[in-house]
Parts: sequence; C-alpha cells; structure tokens
Amino acid sequence: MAGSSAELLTPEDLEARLRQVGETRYHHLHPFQLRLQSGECTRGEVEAWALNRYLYQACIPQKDSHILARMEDASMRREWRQRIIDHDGEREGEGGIAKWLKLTDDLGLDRGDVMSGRLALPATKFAVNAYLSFVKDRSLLEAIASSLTELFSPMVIKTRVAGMLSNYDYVTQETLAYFTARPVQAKRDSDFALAYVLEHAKTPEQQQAAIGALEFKCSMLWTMLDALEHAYVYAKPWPDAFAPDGAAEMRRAAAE
Ligand SMILES: O=C(O)c1cc(C(=O)O)c2c(n1)C(=O)C(=O)c1cc(C(=O)O)[nH]c1-2
Repeated sequence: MAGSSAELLTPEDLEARLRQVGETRYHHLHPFQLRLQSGECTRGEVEAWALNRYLYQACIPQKDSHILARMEDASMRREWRQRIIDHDGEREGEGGIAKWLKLTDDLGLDRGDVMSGRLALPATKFAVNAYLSFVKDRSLLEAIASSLTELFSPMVIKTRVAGMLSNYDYVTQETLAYFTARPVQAKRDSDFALAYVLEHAKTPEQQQAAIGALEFKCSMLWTMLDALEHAYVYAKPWPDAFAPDGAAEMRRAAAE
C-alpha cells in the first residue's frame, strides 16, 4: 500500500492506522487460533502448535540482537536489551525460551526434537527466517515497527490462556507459565516501540513503511498458523515433520 502520493499523517492518525492493521490482520482472527482457544484442537494439534512456535520463540532474541546492533544511541540499547534478557534469561534455565520448553516438556515432546527444529513445518522455518531477514535488511524504523504486533498480544494471550486452561485437562497454569509475564513485558515493549515509530516516521514514505512493516509481521504470524492448520487439520504434514500419532504412541510407550 506504500505510495509516494500518501499524505503526512498526524501521530494520532498514524497510531490509528497501525492499530487498524492489528484489528484486521493480527492472528487473533486466525481460524487455528480460534480452534486452539475454543478447545477444538486435538492433543496432536496442540503439540504441533507448541513445537512449531518454539522456533518463533527462539528467533526473538536473535532478531532483537540484530536490532540492538543497529542502534547508535546507548539509552535505546539499554531499553532494547531487556527484551533479549526476557527471552534468554540471565542464566541457564531462566527466561522465556526455558519457559516455552517447560510447555513442550509438559506436552511430552522431546527437547531434542523441539530445539533442533527438525520436526517443524517448512513454512514455519521460512516464516521465521523471513522475520530475521526483514529486521536485517530493512530500515531500523521498519525493524522496530515490525515488533508492534506486541500492541495486540496481551489480548490474544489472555484469551488463549483462559481457553486452553478450561478446555484441555492436560494443560495447567504451570504448563502455560511462559504467558504469565508476557502481557506486562509486551505492554512495556510496545509502548517504547510505538513512541519511537510515532516520533521517527516523519515523512509519508516513512509512515507507509512503518505500516507496511506491521502488515508484514502480521502476515508472518498468520502464515505460521496457516501452515499448522493446513498440515494438521485439513491435509497432512510434510513427510519429515512432526506426526501427532507417533507422539501419542511414544507417550503411551513411555508410560508403560
Ligand atoms: O502469544 C502470542 O500471540 C504472541 C504474539 C507476539 C507477537 O504478536 O508478535 C509475540 C509473543 N506472543 C511473544 O510471546 C513474544 O515474546 C513476542 C516478541 C515479539 C516481537 O516481535 O518482538 N512478538 C511477540
């Protein structure tokens, strides 16, 4: 939608446009998200979701490291580095990635399978790589704007956690501990990123680029759920990808 004829928006109008992107394109609207939160997912689908999303979790501190390296201002780096600490923790066993592994552990998935990504869908890997490339190749403004999906994540997390807790008896509050800290962190992070974008998108072209970056990120999150839905609900997974029936058999064998 970027075009040289676009008009300069006021900061208020730019914010409204960004929020409109989320209202119409964020993954809270995706059929697989609705399925997950309403209890319609089979256990295999929940496992496939957690296993694939691990790759997204693992890429977040990498993409934030790329962004950090491009910041010339020390106060901005101090702010941004907290994101990396949130995911990697200060030491082994702490941080968001460790908490995501608690989720995949509780679902009975093998850590080696999860962390290697070898059972993830090809589209998950393409999507995650596209996000990493985006923050490396585009302007700092676009890289920061692409994180603005976090404006919308608190509401989808709240709905997802409540839905999963009431619909899947094998999911507990501890299983979903990853999500406990996220809404507060996401609010802090997106407040900062939004203020940056509103201040630094000074021309119509920059404003359109920021909107486009948020659209790109929404499309990347949407693509990951499209891939899960296609593989595990309507069609069948890529031959080398996670096979739900195999995992159920492995769990039964381990329990005997
Ligand atoms: O559960 C979700 O739906 C969800 C969405 C998003 C997002 O919108 O990008 C993030 C997260 N979770 C999340 O946990 C997270 O750490 C995160 C970091 C970022 C980012 O782009 O920097 N998005 C998200």
